[in-house]
Amino acid sequence: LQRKKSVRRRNDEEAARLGCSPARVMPTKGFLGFGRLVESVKATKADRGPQYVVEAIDQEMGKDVHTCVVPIADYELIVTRDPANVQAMLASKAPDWDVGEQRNASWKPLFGSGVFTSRGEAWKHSRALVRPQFTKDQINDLALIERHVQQLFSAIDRSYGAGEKGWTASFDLQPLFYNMTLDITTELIYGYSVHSQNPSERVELPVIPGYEPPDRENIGTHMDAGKAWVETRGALWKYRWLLPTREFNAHCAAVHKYAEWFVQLRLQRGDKYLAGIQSETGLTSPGRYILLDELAKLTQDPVELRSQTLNILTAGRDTTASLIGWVFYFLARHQDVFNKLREQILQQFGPYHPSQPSGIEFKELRDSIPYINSVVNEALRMAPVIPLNERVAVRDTVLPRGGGDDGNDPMFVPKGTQVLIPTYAMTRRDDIWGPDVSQFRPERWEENGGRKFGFEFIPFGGGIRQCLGQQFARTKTAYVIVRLLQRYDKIENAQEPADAPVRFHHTIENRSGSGVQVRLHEA
Ligand code: HEM
Repeated sequence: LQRKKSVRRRNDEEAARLGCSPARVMPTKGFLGFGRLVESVKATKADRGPQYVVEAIDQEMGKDVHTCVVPIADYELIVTRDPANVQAMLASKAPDWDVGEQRNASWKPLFGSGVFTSRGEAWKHSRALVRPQFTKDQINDLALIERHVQQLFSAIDRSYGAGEKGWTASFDLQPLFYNMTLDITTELIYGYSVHSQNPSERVELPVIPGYEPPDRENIGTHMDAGKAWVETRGALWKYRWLLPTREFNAHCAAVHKYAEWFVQLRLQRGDKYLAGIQSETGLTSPGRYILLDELAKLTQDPVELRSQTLNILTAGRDTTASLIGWVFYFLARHQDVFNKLREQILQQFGPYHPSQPSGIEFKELRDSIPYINSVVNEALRMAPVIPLNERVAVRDTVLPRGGGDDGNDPMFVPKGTQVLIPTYAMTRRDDIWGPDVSQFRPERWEENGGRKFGFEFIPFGGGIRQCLGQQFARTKTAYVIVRLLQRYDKIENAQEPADAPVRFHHTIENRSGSGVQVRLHEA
């Protein structure tokens, strides 16, 4: 108690010296102050974690409060939905901040130490290693994406077929998108797709003495289950030791073994890795890009190669599948947007021909139909794939706003304080987005000469740790939209009841908790 008092006194003095005013504090709740933690874990389990944050601030503090201190048991968090504070943490005062130790501690057992899960100098090293990979044009390999979109079409035809009058049966598109992005990302990273959409496409793999072949059948399941544990471990933060670890450890081991096998193959084959893949898969496109192969030109450390590729695998697969899922979730509920988008797509790229190559070029895809971007941005605004981010102060620092009775003064943040950045809550502020904030309306992105992104809209993060895969994710998403809308001319929301509230199922990324239930009509 004595120590706590003297720390508080010292912080108050420092705050006054720096011209800061005290921030508003959310009342404590529940037994020993654990109430908020329990409520937030419960809300996450009920698929309403992002909404809970908005409700807690609005109800406990008021709609005009955008930054406050939240006491939980024996520690305090700051929550801020103020873009000025977010800009300071991610960009202008970024050296004062880092990702929290709990992100590392919760995620590392599954993915290892990589660009996502490291801090300080280790992060700088990782970022310098992987960043150049994302500036290469080959990463936007549309031929690779097209092959897997064709597998998606086959999977839809096989299971839900074109039935009466060209309509498919009702089905959930979301798991099919997760399979598709798993197939695309494993091929892009390791050279061999797991072909979860069509296991008969799997090629026989070479034998590596001492290594079991990778479990292509179950890698997606291990990743999903491991991530659910990571999420709970993160939410419990320093109380995560309360959780049992056996099951989590088994998923981690399976995920590591999967990646290790490819790393071994690359290390043994050296610069003949690509040629080996080409002869085994029969895919011989010139200048083919495989992330593991490129990284292995820079480091031969097997643990580093395993961890960096797993970091990108998780970043690349699930986030993009979630985004594509949300786009179709909203299109199924907004036929007018679907029709407008489809008309522009047909004008630019023509109708779908199953026997002809798509003929779509990367630059044309990126630039020719701004409305695709508006639809994607609006889906990201309504349902941010990463609805909650965080940072920790690595030294005493100041946030520009949040102090004083009106929250307009600077506020002092002592070293070690964790700050939650609820990106969903920022895209729910009607003072920023207008009274129609809760409506899906892509046109808002085109009004007044086009809306510019600020720190109130950071679906891909911002500042020094901004997402490296943004362009790739947007390309993949746009491509899938174009191909599906070329092939299908109508979409119907098949969820029952049709107006059920949106559910945010949060396992690091945030997917629809009720899936994307649709019927599609073939053009
Ligand atoms: C819709 C898709 C995606 C979304 C919404 C998304 C979102 C994000 C966000 C919010 C961050 C910042 C995390 C932070 O501030 O701590 C981030 C970082 C990152 N993303 Fe993405 N991402 C997506 C797709 C991808 C893809 C496809 C890849 C790679 C293939 C990728 C690779 C990365 C990497 C490597 C980082 C770490 C950057 C760093 O810490 O230096 N992302 N992403």
